[in-house]
Order: sequence, then C-alpha cells, then structure tokens
Amino acid sequence: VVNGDDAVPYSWPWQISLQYERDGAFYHTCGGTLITPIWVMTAAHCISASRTYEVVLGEYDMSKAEGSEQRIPVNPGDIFVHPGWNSGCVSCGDDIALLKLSRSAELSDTVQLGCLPPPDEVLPNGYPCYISGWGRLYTGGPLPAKLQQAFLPVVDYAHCSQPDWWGSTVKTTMVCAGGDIKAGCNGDSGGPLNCQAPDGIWYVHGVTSFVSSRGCNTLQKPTVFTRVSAFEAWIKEIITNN
Ligand SMILES: CC(C)C[C@H](NC(=O)C(F)(F)F)C(=O)N[N@@+](C)(CC(=O)Nc1ccc(C(C)C)cc1)Cc1ccccc1
Repeated sequence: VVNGDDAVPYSWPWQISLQYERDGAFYHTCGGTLITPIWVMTAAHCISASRTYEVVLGEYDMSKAEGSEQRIPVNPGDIFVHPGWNSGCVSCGDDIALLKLSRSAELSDTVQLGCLPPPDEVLPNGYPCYISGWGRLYTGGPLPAKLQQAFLPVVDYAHCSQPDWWGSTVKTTMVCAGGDIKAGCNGDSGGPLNCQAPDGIWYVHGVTSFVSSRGCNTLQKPTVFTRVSAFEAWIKEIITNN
C-alpha cells in the first residue's frame, strides 16, 4: 500500500496473508479474505499451479510472533480459480479464486469473517473505502512488517473507463478506487477493499487485482479490484459443492 498507515492491530480481522513455500520457508505473496471459517477469497493471479500454499490468519506484524497467528495449509486440490480467468488477459477480469483451508480457522477477536456485499451491488462514485495489505510501500519499494491501510474512495465505472483513465481495460465486473497518491502495490494482490455500509457493517467489495505498470500510484490509474458483488453466485456454488 502506497502512502497508507499502519493499521490498528487486528482491525481488519478477515485479512489474511497467502504464503508460498520455497526451500522449506514460507513467504508472503498475496492478501486474501476469510469468508467462512474454512474458505479464503483471493485473486486468481496469485495462484501458480506448481506452488505449495499456506494461509496465515491473525497476522499483524510479520517480523514477530505475536501469539494470534494461525498458519493453515491449503491442499492443492482445494484451490478453485474462476473458470473465466486467463492470465494472458488480465483485462478480461474474473481475477478471483477460492481456497479451502485444510482445517477450520478458530474465530476470535483477531480472526473474523469478512462480509460479502449484496449481490450485484455497485457503489457510487466517491464512496469511502479502505484498502489493506502487506504490499510494497511504494513502486519497487520494500514490503512492510505491519499491515498497512489507505483511504481509497470509489471511482465509478463512468469515470474509471474514461480514455485518460483506464479506458476499455476496466470492465463493469471491476471496482476502481483511489487514483491519486494512495494505491495498492504488488503484494496487496488478492486482499480486500473494505467499505462500511450506512448501518456500520464493513463489507468486502473488492479483491485487489492490478495497478498501472508505470507505477503503483499513477495519477488517473486507480487501483483496480475484482467486484465481489458480481461473483456471488459462483462463490456460493463453489462453497456449496466442495
Ligand atoms: C500480476 C499483474 C497482472 C497484477 C499485479 N497486481 C498487483 O500488483 C496488485 F495491484 F494487485 F497488488 C500488478 O499490478 N503487477 N504489476 C507488475 C503491474 C502490472 O503488471 N500491471 C498490469 C496492469 C494492467 C494489466 C492489463 C489489465 C492491461 C496488466 C498488468 C505491479 C507493478 C506496478 C508498477 C511497477 C512494478 C510492478
């Protein structure tokens, strides 16, 4: 997250760290959202068929064990990438995947479920949301130890698809947010766009998908998210049948 702040510890208790194994150690590669005690939602582009993954819940500061962490392996056969995802066509969208954990997470005040928005709900321009993640602090920069967050207001499709914004690269199955000095950056992929409803409940409206290759916080290139409300039938189908 570029130009964000340290999140209050465990204030986004559905945020997870997706980690892959290399030479016997695990490394953060993407964010994700716990949506049931045994299912995690992330981005399809985070998944490589050849890798071994585990999900870390109750994480805050990656540089130390704080006692709330739960590390849960993901079995290779329990990774469900959206059938429409094509890694050669990121702009086609469908950048969403579901991971079934090898055991249920224990919910607590540091590990909670993220709420899915009403199906097909589209937020208006300017709606206040926050991105959270352990992605780079600036383009090409370091990864933070502590979970970061940044205020990222929604840029509606009418604005985001303007020629000097994302043009036809953005689809209506995506959500844009930000577009000035705050942004997601690599390592935030798969994490949540958190938006509070008038009743005070936080909903996960986005799965962090892409930022401009010219720089994470490039003006008029808002961070682009998979619009969760467009995929609720698929999410329900996968969770019900597996
Ligand atoms: C793997 C890609 C497909 C998605 C990846 N997503 C992220 O990093 C995310 F924003 F989700 F945290 C990304 O934006 N990767 N970049 C490598 C940029 C990138 O590839 N962006 C991109 C944008 C649009 C498209 C398509 C839609 C035209 C493809 C890739 C990050 C970056 C940005 C600036 C400098 C260095 C690295």
